[in-house]
Amino acid sequence: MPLPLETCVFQTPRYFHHHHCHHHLIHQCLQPLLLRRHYHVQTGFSKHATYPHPIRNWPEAIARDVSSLPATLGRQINDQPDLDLLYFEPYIPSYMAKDVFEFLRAELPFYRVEYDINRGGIQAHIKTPRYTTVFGVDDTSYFDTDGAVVDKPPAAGSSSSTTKPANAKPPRYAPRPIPQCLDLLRTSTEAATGCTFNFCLVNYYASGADSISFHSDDERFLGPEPAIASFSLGARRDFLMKHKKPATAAAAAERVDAKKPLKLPLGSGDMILMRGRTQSNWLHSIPKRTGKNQDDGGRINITFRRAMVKAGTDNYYNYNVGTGPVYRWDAQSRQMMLWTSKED
Ligand SMILES: O=C(O)CCC(=O)C(=O)O
Ligand SMILES: [Fe+2]
Repeated sequence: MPLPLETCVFQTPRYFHHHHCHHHLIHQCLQPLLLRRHYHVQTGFSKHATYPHPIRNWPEAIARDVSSLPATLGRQINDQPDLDLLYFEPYIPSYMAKDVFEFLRAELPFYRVEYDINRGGIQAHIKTPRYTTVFGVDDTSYFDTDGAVVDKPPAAGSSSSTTKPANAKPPRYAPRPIPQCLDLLRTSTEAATGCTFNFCLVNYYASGADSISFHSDDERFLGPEPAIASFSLGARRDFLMKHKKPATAAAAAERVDAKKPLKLPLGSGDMILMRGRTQSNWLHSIPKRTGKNQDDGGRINITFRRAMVKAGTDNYYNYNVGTGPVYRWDAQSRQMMLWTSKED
């Protein structure tokens, strides 16, 4: 019989179906009450029909430490036009960052997404140059206590309270709830930034050969001036930022000093909040690394975002999960390996 949520030291979303084996129950009876609560809440796995496999919850010690973050106050970086960053250096202190990195790399399902695009009439097949995964659902829906996706009632007086959009496409992907190990970090990040997040995207750069090219996260489904919190774990990698090209020559003349590119060598545990006019005016990238730094090792990036409409959910699952096979970290060979369920 699960304890009521309000007695939990760390709130665990109710969609987690706790698995109690007999051995655990006997063990729990011998524990003092407080310990028993800890034990109940912080052991086991996050489970959901959409997950390829259960995802382990934080060990108790890490869960407690995560709830005490951030380790430092954010430093504002806004000395360039349209730039508004809050840099936590670090958010997760180094004594924790290593464990957090190893844990997430070992526990999360990853994908290597491929897709076709049409660039000015030219068809191209894109192989995403990194491992990705995503959890969350846009603001129009939530997960109920059974883990089912439920539409929120439309706001009173909104146009959608009387009519459903005629062009509403059926969803292509079943959204996945954010597992406990990432949701504790989401909650901490919301408290540290005052922002709200309903999506968690994860990138794994296996080596210096993995990268993300210059882009901005300015999709319409994020709404105007989106805030995106971006965590780094593992190998240090350069995060490059450059101002978008001015639309006209007049605008260019006005902004002679506006294009100075920025290089932030992000270390393990760092978090950078991008907000305000940043996404609409700046591009960012993690370039490939060659030479002696190429084999520095893997890096995990976690971004928390808030998608406003259903189109955002489909877009994020399409480009970060897709329809291909699952990869998992193999501790023996120390690399991502194709993974298939043993029940298949
Ligand atoms: O890995 C990073 O730090 C950046 C990731 C990123 O820009 C993205 O996922 O949109
Ligand atoms: Fe990005």
